Parts: sequence; C-alpha cells; structure tokens
Amino acid sequence: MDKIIVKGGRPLNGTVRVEGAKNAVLPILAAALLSSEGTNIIKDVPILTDVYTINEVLRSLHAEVQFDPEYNEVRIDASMPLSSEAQFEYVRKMRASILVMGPLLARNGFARVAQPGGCAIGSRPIEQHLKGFEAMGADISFGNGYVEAKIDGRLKGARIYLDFPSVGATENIMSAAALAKGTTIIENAAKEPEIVDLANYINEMGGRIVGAGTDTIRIEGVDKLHAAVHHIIPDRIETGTFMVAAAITRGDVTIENAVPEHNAALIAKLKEMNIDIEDTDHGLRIRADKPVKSVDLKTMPYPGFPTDMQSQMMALMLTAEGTGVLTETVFENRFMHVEEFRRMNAAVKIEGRSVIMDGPSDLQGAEVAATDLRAAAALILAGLAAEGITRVTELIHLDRGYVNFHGKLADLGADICRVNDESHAEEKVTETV
Ligand SMILES: CC(=O)N[C@H]1[C@@H](OP(=O)(O)OP(=O)(O)OC[C@H]2O[C@@H](n3ccc(=O)[nH]c3=O)[C@H](O)[C@@H]2O)O[C@H](CO)[C@@H](O)[C@@H]1O
Ligand SMILES: C=C(OP(=O)(O)O)C(=O)O
Repeated sequence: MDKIIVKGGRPLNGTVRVEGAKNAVLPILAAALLSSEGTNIIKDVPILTDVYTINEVLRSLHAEVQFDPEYNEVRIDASMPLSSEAQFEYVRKMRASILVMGPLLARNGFARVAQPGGCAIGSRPIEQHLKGFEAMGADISFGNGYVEAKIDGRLKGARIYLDFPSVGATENIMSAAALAKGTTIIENAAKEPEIVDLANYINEMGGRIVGAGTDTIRIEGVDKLHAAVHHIIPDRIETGTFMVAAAITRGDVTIENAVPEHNAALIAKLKEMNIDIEDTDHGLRIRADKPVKSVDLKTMPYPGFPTDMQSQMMALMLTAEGTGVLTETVFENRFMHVEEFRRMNAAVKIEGRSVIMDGPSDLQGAEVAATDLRAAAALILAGLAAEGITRVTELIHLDRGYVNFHGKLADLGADICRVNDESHAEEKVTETV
C-alpha cells in the first residue's frame, strides 16, 4: 500500500504548474458520446485515475478511445452504434460515470446506468438529473440496482427548474438537451467554470447553448453533433490546494496556469487571513510572511466558497491565530477528515454542519488515512505544517484528482516522499532534515 511521508517545517518556495481540471474533463469526455461524426481531440487532460476510469466507461459503451498521457490528449471516436449501459463496476469506482446518462439517452433513446449511491462525503442522490430527463419526455424506472431512462423518438425541449444548482444535473441535462427537439431552459443552473467549459465544448461540436455561467442556460437542440478539438480549463481546485500549501508553510509560491477569477472566493478569504496574493506576469503569487489570522467561512455553490477546498482550508485554519468557524452547506457529511486531524493534535469541535477551531493548534505528525480525495490533500498539507513526520495512507483517493502531488511539493522544497511497503524511501525523508 502506498503512503506519503512528510516531515513538516519547511516553507515552500518556487513555481508550480497546475493541470487541466478533473471536474471539467470528466463531463467533457462523457459528452464526447454526443458526437456521431469524426474524432474528438481533448487536450490538456490531466493524468488521473478518474480519467482512466471514464475512458474505460466510454470503451465499455463501444466508443474508440486513445489516451496519450505524454501529450495529455484523449481522442474519442463515438460515431459507431453505442451500447446504452454503464455498469456498476465503473460507477462504483467513480460517481461521475453517471454523466454518460444524458448523452446516451440523447443518442440512443435509452440509457441504463448503475445507481451511483453515496460516498464518504454524503448521500449524493440524482433526482434532479432524472427530473430533467423526465421533463424532456423520458420514462424513468429503477430495478436491480440500475436506473433506466427511455424515450420514444426524440427528447423534447423543456423548462427545468433545479431545486438546487447541482453541477452534475446541470451537465447531464445540458448534454441531453443539446440533441433534443426544441429549446430547453435550465433555471437555477449551476454556474461553475466547468459548466462553461462543457457548454463551450458542446458548442464547438455544433451545439447551440447560451447562458452557461449564469443561473439560466438556454439550449436549442440540434439534429446532430460532430467531433471537436477542445482544451480543458486549468484546475481551480488544484490551484487552490497549492495556494493553501504556500500559506500553510508560510512560503512564497507562484502558480502557473491559474485563473484567478475562478478562485475569487478563496482569494478573498486568504487575503482576510493576512496572506498576500498577487496576479503577476508569471502566475498567481502567494506569500505568507505575516501572522495568519483565522476567519469564518461557509461553503456554497459557485461563485461561493467551494466545498472541494473545505478540508484544505480547515488545515490552514488550524495553523491560524484566533477562532474560526467553517460551515459546510453543500454536502451533509464532509467532515470525515476531522477525526484524522485530531490524530495530529488538532483542536477542533464539530457542531452540526460547522467546525470550530481555536488556533493555532500545535500540530504533530501522525499516521493518518485519507477519507476522500480532498481530505487526502488536506492531510498532506497539515503534515507540511506539523512538527515531526506524518504518514498518509489510502492514496487511492489522492490519485483520483492530483497529478504527482508529492513530486510537485518536493520541487517547491517540501521534505516529502511517496513509498510503498517494499521500498525504503522512508529513511530518505528523515535523513534530509
Ligand atoms: C465530478 C464533479 O464535477 N464533481 C463535483 C460536483 O459533484 P456533483 O455534480 O455530484 O455535485 P452536485 O452539485 O450535484 O451536488 C451538490 C449537492 O446537491 C445534492 N444533489 C445533487 C443532485 C441531485 O439530483 N440531488 C441532490 O440532492 C448533492 O447530494 C449535494 O449535496 O460538484 C460538487 C459541488 O461543487 C463538487 O464537490 C464535486 O467535486
Ligand atoms: C468530490 C469530488 O469529486 P467527485 O464528485 O468526483 O467525487 C472532488 O473533486 O472533490
């Protein structure tokens, strides 16, 4: 079993480059199924296990997929007749597999997808996705752990109001509506940059979508979509994670390929905490050379503070002066990492959907296990600031969303390595200090 071993205490310095966004590439690769002509070329694809998984899902649906990690490029030909079933083995590994449902329903008039169920961060139902398909004329049924959507003929445009601005529901409905007859309007739509990236890609395929990035998206269905070449936007959560890495080590880091506008809520909070952030010609520079103060924050749908930065921010708040209250409103159970932080001597109290921190905690290295993707990163960040050595296991979560995380931190000066049980690299980390 792999683990990351980190010895805390070194300020990070230098430049790091972020990859294409995981949460943009997954819906975009799923939407490639909409193209019945040509070969899609998707560029700036991050080399993540989730990308390998979605590629496997697409292949299982009979699309031809070639992934060239050296060039960060995926080529997809989905012009052949496609299967309609996304099996449990994939959906179990990665919930985002549900995003093939809209494209398959639009292409085949039928989609059968294993029910995604919950995960470590919450129950994660999909009734908003299904409500959208139903409004477009599909019949929905459940059985044997699968959900099926079926339409006689073609999906019909509809006006759909989402009860919550769900990212996945907006993406699934927008993809299905791209090939529907007539106009679909999604109200209370999610506004994340990844929604805009997906809409841009569908438009490059010949789609007619306007309003992505606002809360009302208008999709005029077309008869056919063709393949397109598309560049994935930079990963705002990887960017945010490195911003926190700089801050938590009281370092000075410049992030290349960052889009500051996509991280406005995080930048505002870090500035409130006394951290300097500057948009330079070389990238986004983060400097923490003044005492770091705690803040209160609440996760919200975009453009609010992202839930995917909640655990990393908690790590930073543990090192800040004063009391901070962090409230999670997007997922009902995204505090599993709190117990792991406690192993590191964190002074944290959970009260309902909030965590109260009285800082700074005297963080100490410990053996901890990642409970989900962002918790994995957050524990490593806490390890960078802790006294002594932290060992983080369950890296299967980390590899879903971060490319070479330990290597990038080491290049910035962290005392960190990744080992498996047979390797002796553990000694290396302690020798270097
Ligand atoms: C692959 C991907 O892009 N994942 C992101 C996406 O997940 P995902 O698309 O799953 O997130 P949603 O926006 O759909 O979910 C947000 C909240 O809405 C609830 N909900 C959602 C759909 C539905 O039909 N019913 C319902 O109740 C969920 O349980 C959750 O509490 O957005 C989340 C919120 O920013 C991020 O944390 C994830 O990293
Ligand atoms: C929760 C996340 O991803 P997913 O929706 O794929 O589980 C995440 O990226 O933090």
